[in-house]
Amino acid sequence: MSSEPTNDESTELTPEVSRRRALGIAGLGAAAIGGLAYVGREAVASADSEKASALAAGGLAPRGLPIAFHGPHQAGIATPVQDRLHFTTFDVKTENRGELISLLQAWTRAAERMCSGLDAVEGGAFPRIPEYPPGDTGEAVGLPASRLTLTIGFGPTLFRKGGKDRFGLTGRKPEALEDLPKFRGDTLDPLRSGGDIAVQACSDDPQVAVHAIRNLARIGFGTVSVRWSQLGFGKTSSTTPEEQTPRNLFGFKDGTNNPAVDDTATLDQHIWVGAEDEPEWLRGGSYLVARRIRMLIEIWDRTSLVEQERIIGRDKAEGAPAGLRFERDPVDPAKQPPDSHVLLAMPETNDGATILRRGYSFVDGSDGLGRLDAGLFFLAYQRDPRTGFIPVQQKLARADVLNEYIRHTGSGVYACPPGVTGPDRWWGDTLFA
Ligand SMILES: C=CC1=C(C)c2cc3[nH]c(cc4nc(cc5[nH]c(cc1n2)c(C)c5CCC(=O)O)C(CCC(=O)O)=C4C)c(C)c3C=C
Ligand SMILES: [Fe+2]
Repeated sequence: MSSEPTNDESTELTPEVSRRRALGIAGLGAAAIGGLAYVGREAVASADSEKASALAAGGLAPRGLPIAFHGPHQAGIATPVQDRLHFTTFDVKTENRGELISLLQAWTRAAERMCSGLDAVEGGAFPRIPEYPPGDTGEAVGLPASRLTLTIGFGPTLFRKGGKDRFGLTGRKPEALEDLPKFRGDTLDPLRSGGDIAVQACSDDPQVAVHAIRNLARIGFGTVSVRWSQLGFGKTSSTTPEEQTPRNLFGFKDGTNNPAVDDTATLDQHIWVGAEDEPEWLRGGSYLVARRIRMLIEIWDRTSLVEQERIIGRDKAEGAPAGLRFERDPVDPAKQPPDSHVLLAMPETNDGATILRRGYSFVDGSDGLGRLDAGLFFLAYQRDPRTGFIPVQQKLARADVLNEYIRHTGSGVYACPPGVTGPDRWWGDTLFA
């Protein structure tokens, strides 16, 4: 294993840790130097560590600095939520298991590099032989790592598609990894659903997130093709309660009652696939549910403030639960309107079902009918979707008044393997072992 810190440590960001991490980056860069572009990105990353140290001293997760790629769990789940998202799913085009494995290995090496603020591959954007196409597309040259995380997940169709065992993986499919049931009111677009492999790229710089996905797609050319993709801005959930809670496009604070990165007891009980869970290859991993949810903001904007607050179950200014004063006051079910979103979704009314939300707002232009195609790209991690997202959404789909203002238009479920623990390991190696 490398001497880099793992992403398990990345939540405790002291100036000392920041310095250690900066040294780790410098070491990796020096070993990999083969083109000018490395020097450029590396230098920016190191300079940024100064700024990061100052921020860390103030107790905030440093921006610009890398979030460690290696660790027992993948980064991008229980790590601080960045500002921007580029989520993409891929369909695997090859039928050859060896080619799929080679791709996952190449992707892992590229992901390690990009999350450290380096180009995707050695040789980078400016290869020594200019007659060759560059190995990196170049748009992130000069940009710091910007807390880039890349998180991979495998969809049910990777294991079996059209009754066919494609890569000898059918017997390895987790029982919990089934297509989500159709929920009441679903208006899903098949072109925005499913996918054999999903990659969630999060970063504080949209260009860094887009660069990462683009370069993975480029490396995968001929082996995988992009199925669907979603850009997101403005995180709608936080995993760091010491930071200001972000607001969604309905104007409400979102993510108040989300598990925090340092709440290891909750994460172990509800988010990570546990040491006794099956299948063994997924232990330390998690399940991701993605839902593209259109928000009918024009209708919402004509709804009174009182009604908006009644629907959510929290007040809009402070974010306090109904009948209470402060955002962090524990929700009192007795004071909640009987059909409020919060009352219907909270663990206490769902047999303890707890999910880690990591969603983003989106505006994908307009719909041709004078309305913005805007919404919330809902991402939620959990130990098992059968006891996490599915029962909560079944209840919300039946009773949530919020349904008058939202439409679910895209969907996917993915098994996210454990983290890559060192430079000799790769994304999904436990699945193919
Ligand atoms: C099935 C899970 C959920 C979906 C889908 C969902 C969509 C959705 N939510 C909001 C806005 C808010 N949600 C809030 C809380 C909240 N939501 C869920 C689950 C889903 N939301 C949970 C588990 C919780 C936490 C409940 C609790 O424990 O108190 C809030 C309140 C602030 C907060 O705690 O995060 C808001 C606001 C929208 C707009 C939306 C679809 C577009
Ligand atoms: Fe919600």
